[in-house]
Amino acid sequence: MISSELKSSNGHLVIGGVDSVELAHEYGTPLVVYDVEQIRQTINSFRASFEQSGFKYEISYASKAFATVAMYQVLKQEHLHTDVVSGGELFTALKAGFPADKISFHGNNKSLEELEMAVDNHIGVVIIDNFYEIELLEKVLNEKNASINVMLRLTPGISAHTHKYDQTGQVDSKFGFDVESGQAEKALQLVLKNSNMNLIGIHAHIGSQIFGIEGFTMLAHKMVEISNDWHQKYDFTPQVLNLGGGFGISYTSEDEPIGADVFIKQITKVVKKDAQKDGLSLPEIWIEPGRSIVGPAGYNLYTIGSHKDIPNLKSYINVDGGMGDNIRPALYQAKYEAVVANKMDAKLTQDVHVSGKYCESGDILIDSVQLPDVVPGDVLAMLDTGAYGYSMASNYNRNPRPAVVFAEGGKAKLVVKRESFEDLTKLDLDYL
Ligand SMILES: Cc1ncc(COP(=O)(O)O)c(C=O)c1O
Ligand SMILES: N[C@@H](CCCC[NH3+])C(=O)O
Repeated sequence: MISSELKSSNGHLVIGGVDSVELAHEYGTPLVVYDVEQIRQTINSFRASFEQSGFKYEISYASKAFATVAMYQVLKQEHLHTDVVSGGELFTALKAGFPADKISFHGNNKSLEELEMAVDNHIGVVIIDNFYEIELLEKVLNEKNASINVMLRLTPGISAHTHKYDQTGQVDSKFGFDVESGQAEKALQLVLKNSNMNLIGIHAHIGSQIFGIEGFTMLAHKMVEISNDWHQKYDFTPQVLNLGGGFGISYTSEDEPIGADVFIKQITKVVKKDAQKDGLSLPEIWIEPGRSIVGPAGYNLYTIGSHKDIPNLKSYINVDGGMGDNIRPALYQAKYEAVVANKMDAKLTQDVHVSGKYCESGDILIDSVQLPDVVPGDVLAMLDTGAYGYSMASNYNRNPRPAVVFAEGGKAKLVVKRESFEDLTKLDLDYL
């Protein structure tokens, strides 16, 4: 969101103490830039909210939001936990030197090879999603004569108020064991019987980009209710309640997210009250924020090129990236705001559509944004693009994926190289 906190010097947007226009010129565009100090500050503010609660806690960054070697290294430095959802994310985390015992492995269809990789690398916890996975994991553990910590992912039957594609906790979700129909209890029985699986807790994630507090309140009540039920029936009390991620962020002035501190306060208040009422010892609380950690810290820089004015109808300003580096507007009708990074002090004179260079009419990055007069070569900065932008990037139209730069304390470092045309063909093989 455009806020007064955006820093500018000489009329240029400054990110992490570095002139973004110089970054665009040095590294080329499209370019993804992160303000690393902002990432650290967000992590620290989450931590501070938990510290006040008196709970043991773990902040497990959801790597799907943005997973690269450099990102895992920052997380390691900040002593965070992380969750991965694929062999690729796990490989990247391990390659970055991220401690295996601080990794949770998620996913609704983990392969045998992925589970083997998790066990071989002694990762912290496998978050089991379904019955087939219990069988597969059992097979892997038996073959390797190994054991591992597990949690059960539950579908609590809570519909979060967010885009349909971003809901994950409702009864008909593809993720997790359904609580209502008894699937979750059946899974519990199976796992408790298995001496190689050390069940440390239960997990639920109701969705992403959530603004309301109700869903999290219901979830906190539900998780303690389940804990109490299982305590009574099976003498099993989850040591960890993992309440997932989903804290919404502000992309435009229309968005009014509740601060993560409010979410954390509410979750801990409900869990404490309910656990005390039921005579349960206080569990550890884990959360899995992705978007709220990296979203506001990321910027996509583009060079403005051609434009098209349709008299009395609309004006398009075209940039040198688009749905290949940020699929969210096309996929979820996500809204963003933007500024012209080299004209921060210029008067806003026009309302335009920012369109990408991809061969799709739906490749519109921003449907309506106020900009100053622009010319080819100006640098457009799209704001709050740090989550699910680069991580969902593609090579559609055989466009190389952008480079990524980390900026902090006035210094910039290239942390992901721009793909080259040669990279694009490196997996292709001749047929004739
Ligand atoms: C299991 C799980 N945890 C955490 C997250 C992170 O969500 P967010 O980026 O909205 O915080 C997701 C994504 O929706 C998820 O599926
Ligand atoms: N990719 C989604 C959020 C993640 C959903 C994961 N369960 C988005 O960009 O909004």
